Amino acid sequence: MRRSTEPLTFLYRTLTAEGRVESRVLQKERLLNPRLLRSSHGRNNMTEEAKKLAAWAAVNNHVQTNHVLGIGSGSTIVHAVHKLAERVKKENLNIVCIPTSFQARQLILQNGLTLSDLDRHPELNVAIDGADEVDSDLSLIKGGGGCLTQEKIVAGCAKSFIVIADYRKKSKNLGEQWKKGIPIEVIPMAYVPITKLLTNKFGGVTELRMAVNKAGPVVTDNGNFLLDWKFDQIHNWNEVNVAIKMIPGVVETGLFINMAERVYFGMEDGSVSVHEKPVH
Ligand SMILES: O=C(CO)[C@H](O)[C@H](O)COP(=O)(O)O
Repeated sequence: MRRSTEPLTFLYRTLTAEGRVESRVLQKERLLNPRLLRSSHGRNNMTEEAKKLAAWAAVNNHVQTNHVLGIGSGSTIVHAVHKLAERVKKENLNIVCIPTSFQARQLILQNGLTLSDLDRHPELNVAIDGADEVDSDLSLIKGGGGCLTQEKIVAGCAKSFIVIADYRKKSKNLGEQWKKGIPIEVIPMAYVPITKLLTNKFGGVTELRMAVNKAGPVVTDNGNFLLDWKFDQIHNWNEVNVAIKMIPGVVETGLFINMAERVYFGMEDGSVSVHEKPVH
């Protein structure tokens, strides 16, 4: 009997209505037993399982020995780090990890992986990270966890930026799924003028992100504030991203445009849907 916790997988490709090649990885167990598709453990477990499937597929497909690897932030990346630690141990891989946040740094250390930084390793082979929403162009909203600035820096230093997400993050247009707005990291003294400018120029509503178990605003790993811009219409995200970045006091936006090379979505039916950037 097979004891490994890793499912047997099959990969096949289909052509979508828009002419994109879409790959799917199916677990053998789930193909053979459709009852497993409807887990009795409820939706949370299904979402967690979907995150795990996406994370494992990305680590299995993109990580090799001697890689310098960017480690993203959030809950999905936890599964990737666990798989990475397992592979490093089993296959004796030589991997160096660059964190994108305090959380990522802790994850790397707690899992016995080798921690480094951009001073020593300014060029990465691959960065793996989660996302709050991914549209059909592979434009992303990131920063739900407030780590967008370091995440964008690390992703920008990587030859490949690979995104892992569960089925809830997949959309045609940004804003369909993620309703909390586009996170924008700002210098604290500038948050009021930036808030006004954003709303006057682009519409919608902009809110200062408040902490939950502390009075006052969320303070990022870089000592800044976060604004969440709830836009009220679809924009040209590339143009808007550049325009927001030009506002004095804006440190970074959670719009990741033309950065993701491939996205792995863990799906509700136990498959992994793989999307690559469409060629226009
Ligand atoms: O951008 C991020 C943090 O700044 C995360 O990658 C994003 O919020 C996704 O998190 P999760 O994997 O928990 O859904």
